[in-house]
Amino acid sequence: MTIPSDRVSGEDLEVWASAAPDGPVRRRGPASSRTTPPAGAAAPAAGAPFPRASSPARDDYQGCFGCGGDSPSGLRIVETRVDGTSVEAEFAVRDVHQGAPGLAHGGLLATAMDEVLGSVAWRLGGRYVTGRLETDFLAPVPVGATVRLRAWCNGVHGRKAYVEGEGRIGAPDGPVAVRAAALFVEVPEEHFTKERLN
Ligand SMILES: CCCCCCCCCCCCCCCC(=O)SCCNC(=O)CCNC(=O)[C@H](O)C(C)(C)COP(=O)(O)OP(=O)(O)OC[C@H]1O[C@@H](n2cnc3c(N)ncnc32)[C@H](O)[C@@H]1OP(=O)(O)O
Repeated sequence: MTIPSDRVSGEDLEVWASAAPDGPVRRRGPASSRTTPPAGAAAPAAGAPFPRASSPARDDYQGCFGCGGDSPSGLRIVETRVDGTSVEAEFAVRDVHQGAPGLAHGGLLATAMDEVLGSVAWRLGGRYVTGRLETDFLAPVPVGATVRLRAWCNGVHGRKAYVEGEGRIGAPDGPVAVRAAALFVEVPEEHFTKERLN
């Protein structure tokens, strides 16, 4: 049987050069040009610390669905390690995060990736929002599992930051369940106030 050309087969997994702490990672299909740093983008210096040391999670603001404690169904992502150029974090998949019975909803896994990639963007020093988020779902994640997240920056070009990451099941070297690449765009402070309806 011939596999239709629009379907992704195992052979389509290809190594994609990136600044991942462990070197190039395998992605399903080519990275989108919109989340790949252009030629001339500033590459993060290996081993250099993030420009901003503080965490985006703030004691006086717990409303974030990803990392805050106020939302009963929030992901409550906790950062576990920041090594200067990458961020590691984790959260437990609970019943309220289900899509199919017993399995995490894919949209919430994408939210988790947005959060940890956003934390890397935050540490670059400016105020960044997600402009584009691409997600590959590679394995189902059962309720009760801990998802280990890791993210890093592949480059910065003007207002645009190119960030990538992955989520593994159970352990830092567990099976990869989700991968994401995103474009974050730097915005002025007014971005966070002008659109409020109340
Ligand atoms: C007071 C402070 C509190 C801070 C507290 C922070 C806490 C930190 C927590 C971190 C953890 C949470 C992480 C969650 C992070 C979110 O989830 S943020 C929420 C979701 N995102 C949004 O709401 C963004 C909504 N979109 C927008 O506001 C606007 O479309 C944008 C993205 C700011 C861009 O608009 P703009 O400023 O007018 O800029 P624009 O010229 O259109 O684009 C700039 C460049 O980006 C490119 N671009 C823009 N969008 C795209 C796209 N989708 N695809 C490709 N290229 C694009 C453009 O082509 C352009 O490229 P160049 O021409 O410069 O080469």
